[in-house]
Amino acid sequence: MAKVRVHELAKELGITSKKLLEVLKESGEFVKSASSTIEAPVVRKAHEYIEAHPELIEKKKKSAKKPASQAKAGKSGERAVDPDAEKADGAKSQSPSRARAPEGKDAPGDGSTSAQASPAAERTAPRAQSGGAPVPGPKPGPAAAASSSKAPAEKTDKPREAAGAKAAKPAAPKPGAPKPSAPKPAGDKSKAPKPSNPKKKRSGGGGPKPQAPRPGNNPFAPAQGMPRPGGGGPKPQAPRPGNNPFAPAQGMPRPGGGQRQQGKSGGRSGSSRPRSGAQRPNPSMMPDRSSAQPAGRSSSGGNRGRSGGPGRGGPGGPGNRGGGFTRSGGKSRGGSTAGAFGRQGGRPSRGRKSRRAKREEFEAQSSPMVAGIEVPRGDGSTVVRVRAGASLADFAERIGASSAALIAVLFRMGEMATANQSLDEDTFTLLGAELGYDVQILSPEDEDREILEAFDIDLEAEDEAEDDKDLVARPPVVTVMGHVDHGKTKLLDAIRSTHVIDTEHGGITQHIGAYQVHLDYEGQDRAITFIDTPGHEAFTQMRARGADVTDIAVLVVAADDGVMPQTIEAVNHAQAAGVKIIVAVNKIDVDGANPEKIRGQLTEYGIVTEEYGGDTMFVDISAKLRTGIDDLLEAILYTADADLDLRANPNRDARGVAIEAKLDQGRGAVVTALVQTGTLRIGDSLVVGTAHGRVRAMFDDGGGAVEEAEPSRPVQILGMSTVPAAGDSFLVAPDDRTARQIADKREAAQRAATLAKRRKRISLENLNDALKQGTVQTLNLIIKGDASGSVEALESSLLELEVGDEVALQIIHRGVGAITQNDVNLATVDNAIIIGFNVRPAERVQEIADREGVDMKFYSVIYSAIEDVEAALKGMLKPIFEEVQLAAAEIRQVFRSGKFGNIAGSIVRSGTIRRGAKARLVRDGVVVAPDLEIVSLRREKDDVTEVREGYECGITLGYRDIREGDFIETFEMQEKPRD
Ligand SMILES: Nc1nc2c(ncn2[C@@H]2O[C@H](COP(=O)(O)OP(=O)(O)OP(=O)(O)O)[C@@H](O)[C@H]2O)c(=O)[nH]1
Repeated sequence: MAKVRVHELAKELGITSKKLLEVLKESGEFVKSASSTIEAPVVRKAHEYIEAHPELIEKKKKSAKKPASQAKAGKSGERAVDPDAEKADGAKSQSPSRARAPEGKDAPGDGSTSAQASPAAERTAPRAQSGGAPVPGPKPGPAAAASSSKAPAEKTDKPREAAGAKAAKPAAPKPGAPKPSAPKPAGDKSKAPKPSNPKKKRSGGGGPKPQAPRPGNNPFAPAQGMPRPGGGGPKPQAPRPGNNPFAPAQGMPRPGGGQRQQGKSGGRSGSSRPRSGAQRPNPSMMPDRSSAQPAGRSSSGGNRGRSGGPGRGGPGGPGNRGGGFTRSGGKSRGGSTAGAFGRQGGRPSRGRKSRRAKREEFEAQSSPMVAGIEVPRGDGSTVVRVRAGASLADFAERIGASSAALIAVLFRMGEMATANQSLDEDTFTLLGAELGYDVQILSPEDEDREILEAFDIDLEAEDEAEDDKDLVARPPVVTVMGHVDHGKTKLLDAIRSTHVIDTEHGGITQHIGAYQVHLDYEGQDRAITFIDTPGHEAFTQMRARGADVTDIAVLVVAADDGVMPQTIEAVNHAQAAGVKIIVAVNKIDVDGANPEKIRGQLTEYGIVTEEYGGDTMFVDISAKLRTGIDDLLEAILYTADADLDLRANPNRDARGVAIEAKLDQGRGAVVTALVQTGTLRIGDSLVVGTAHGRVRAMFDDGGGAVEEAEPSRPVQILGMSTVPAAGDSFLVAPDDRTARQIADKREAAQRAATLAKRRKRISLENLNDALKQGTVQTLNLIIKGDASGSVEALESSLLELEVGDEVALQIIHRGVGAITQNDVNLATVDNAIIIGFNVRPAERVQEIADREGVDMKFYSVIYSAIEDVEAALKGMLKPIFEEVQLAAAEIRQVFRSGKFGNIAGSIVRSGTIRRGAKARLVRDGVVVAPDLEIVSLRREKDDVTEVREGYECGITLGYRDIREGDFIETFEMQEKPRD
């Protein structure tokens, strides 16, 4: 309604469309054709122009009647207008629109068209009746537009009268927006009962009225557009000049559209125009649209719907208006303008808004609404990388969502999680799939890289930026591998004893995990670093931690034994790591040794000796007799020089790997570090895995103090805060604070990863939940017992359990003896529960199980074990009484006493032993007496009630078969609330 087509206005004015087009062009408006729409200000301008050119008025007068008479039903108002105009205007040829106003007053007498008589009624009526009046339907658009266009005309009329054409523009008084409009209608034509008209107009926009505080709320109200603009619009938007469509600069150019569009965004607006244009040519669409809009704001609504449609789809129908406008433009821009000024003002601004708004709305549309909160969605291939054990909050941060929204999404998916709870990979994957993200869990290396990047440390970039001329040769690092008993240890000893300068510091050689030997090679003093832990287990363990420290692998094969399984494993590991292999054919001193056979056998595995045309050096040695050792060392140096480029820059901060680490009483954490690049110095701020500190002192394997450690140099370091793990990499940080922060971050990451693992593990207590969730179909058990008979009995009893079809019970491993780390590893991999029958975990195994989240259950009665497993399977587990270990004491000596029986002279290793506590006797990891009691407890000669860790004491258990080395464990049963 805000817009009028040129030909319609022409009719209204009583001139030809062509003329009007010319007129418009003359006044600086670029209008394409007679069917183009023009905005209210332009209409107003046209009116003014025509008034200023009476010669046109004549024509108009003639034709004015026609249009009036031709006016269609919906325009009946116009018809009434014209006559009125004629009468009222008399000399002055008022535009029909203007005439209408008076008409309104006069018209009452019109009778038949009383409702239409007033312009307000004209606007309201068609709208209100839009449903009923068939014809008005299509017309309301133009008609209403015309009417609204008249509105400005009305205003301009007054200015016109007062000051001529230009006054119309000032009428827009941007600043006093509210006033300008008020005075005008009131002042100007107060003569006429216009006051009522405006009111009607407003009442026409009755809907919006309640929303008065927000003039921009009802962009569809045609009445709102013009009448309010003067009033409502400026109010809220006074500070924004762009809000005033009447401002000459904005008002005119905008409506013309062409100017702005052509100038600024011709392409865009051009494209938007055609769109609306495309609809316009199809009049049949107009009624539809209007009829679809009950409020009678059909046309504008229709337009809005068109342009705003996509964006509003999401929020939903009723929210359309509000959604469309409040969200995209409500606050800052066009939206409010559009609302305030209706179509005229709104149009162009809508065009402006649509760029951003459309995008926002589109994004909003693709956002699932969860619990009223939007969650940004990915396109299905958007990759989001999170670290292992990341929390929902971390993920939310990555995708720019709120944690609460993600909790809601997860909840809908049937998963409960808190914002800071670590989630496992599966949960992230599911959540990602739901939201359109490809969630990738960072590998530990990537994660560490990210942590370091946060401190501006990029190791790869540093290495790449290394200048060739800064690199100097470094000694090769060698690992000795081979089959059991083929002589690895013997060889390492032989090399060390023959080449380590152990007298240099007068110290005693000690095992620190690596050592360096020196030899004279081709006239030069050359060093070779040996990793002191033989076997490929250590090698692979280090590799698993990302520490590829080895340059050359010495493969020891006993000449009297030949290639064995672990020989092949070692070959595979070395080859997988891309490490150069040198074969040491050992034990050539033994009768029947056949070195040639080894050469032949190894060819099958791609290890071909140089003698056969291959590239692998074979050296025959006897570690026992220490023969061939020098040849082997020379072979190592030869290979290093010929095949490897072993260089590093010693003039930079040190980086390397922790080969070994331990806690030394008195010295604290002792770390054997192998420097890979740079030079490590005393006083350096160091971070090793999750440990940090300042290098307080350094020693070599001979016990001598070291001030500086260059590349390939293994040294023992003192000064770290905690004990890192073997294979952890180390680096020198710029300062202590950074070192500590890196260590803290790594620790947090590790903790989160551990928690995530735990969350995933199954325990008997949460088995039922897991079954319900379908995350487990098979209950995997590992049974360890004190005797094969009890293990078999328990296994067969458990397998006889009726568990129904929901779950299968599988004993994945059973064995006799203490629960070992291997058992825990297996349970970790296969998500199994460990059942210990009269056995306890070996040293540190409980700790590992806790860390890995592996559930271990201990029983001394087969029936209890069966009952628990059955109850778990049936989801009937009652609140559990969990056994909690209180203390452990090692029996150092057994005293025979006729009076007290056998007294265990013990030292308390952990906890506090209390008299009367329940106890069990453990021998070599096996419970030999499960149900005992601390009958008496003595310190020296005194009876005491408790003895703490580290103290010696005498314990009687009322059990005779106690031996040195046995452990007395005290425990109690504590009720554990069910999760
Ligand atoms: N005759 C002879 N015996 C050797 C030689 N090298 C090692 N042995 C013996 O072989 C046995 C095993 O030697 P180790 O050095 O312990 O072998 P290993 O490969 O380290 O063994 P694991 O540590 O069990 O893997 C010892 O009894 C050594 O004395 C050798 O060159 N000649």
